[in-house]
Amino acid sequence: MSSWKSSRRIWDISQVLRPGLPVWPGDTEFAFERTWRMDEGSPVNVGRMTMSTHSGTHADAPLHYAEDGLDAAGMELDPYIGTCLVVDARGVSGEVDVADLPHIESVDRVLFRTWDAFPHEQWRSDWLPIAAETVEWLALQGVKLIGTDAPSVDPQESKTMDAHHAVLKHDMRILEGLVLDDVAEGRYELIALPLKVGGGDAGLCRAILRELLDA
Ligand SMILES: N[C@@H](CC(=O)c1ccccc1NC=O)C(=O)O
Ligand SMILES: [Zn+2]
Ligand SMILES: [Zn+2]
Repeated sequence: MSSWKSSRRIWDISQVLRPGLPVWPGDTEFAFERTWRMDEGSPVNVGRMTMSTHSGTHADAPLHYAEDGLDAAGMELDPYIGTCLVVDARGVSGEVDVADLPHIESVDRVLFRTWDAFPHEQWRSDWLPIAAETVEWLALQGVKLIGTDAPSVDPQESKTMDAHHAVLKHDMRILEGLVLDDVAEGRYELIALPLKVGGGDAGLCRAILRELLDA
């Protein structure tokens, strides 16, 4: 007997893309509309979406922060699949510093939970950024992907994008806008494949965590 229910628990850590989705101030609003409708005699329903490349849960491509960086279609997928450590950074103030990190060993990917409750309904500018030194330190430990439930690893008002540039220096990858409300600190399998957008500076993701058998 086959069943769609996996024996390992899955956490869907993606935002729902829908009209009204909070977006970076000034960026393109998410819009969805039906272009063909069954209730108007079409044999099928078909929709159209307009959105920023940084809508909801997404992976930044290096092209976002480097003029000659890889685009979303050119990125290798390895960083986006594999074991990760979810770090509960609630209670940290200012920015996530090295001193705020738990023991990191044999970890390829680190995801930071910073919100008590993810702000699904409004844009909040007061997120907890990741210090560039923390990115550097994680890179030296072998970490190749950093994720956050915030809209950016840098502060909203940053013009220097220090954390993004530390990521660039070490050829790491970034996930942003994860929803980690229901996820306890610990190790999981991450699967978050960015859409293959040619020339894209980011790729929208359906991101999930899966229970590890040996967690
Ligand atoms: N830093 C954000 C995105 C970002 O910077 C941004 C996204 C949309 C519109 C404008 C942005 N930055 C503008 O100054 C990110 O890391 O993806
Ligand atoms: Zn982004
Ligand atoms: Zn970013």
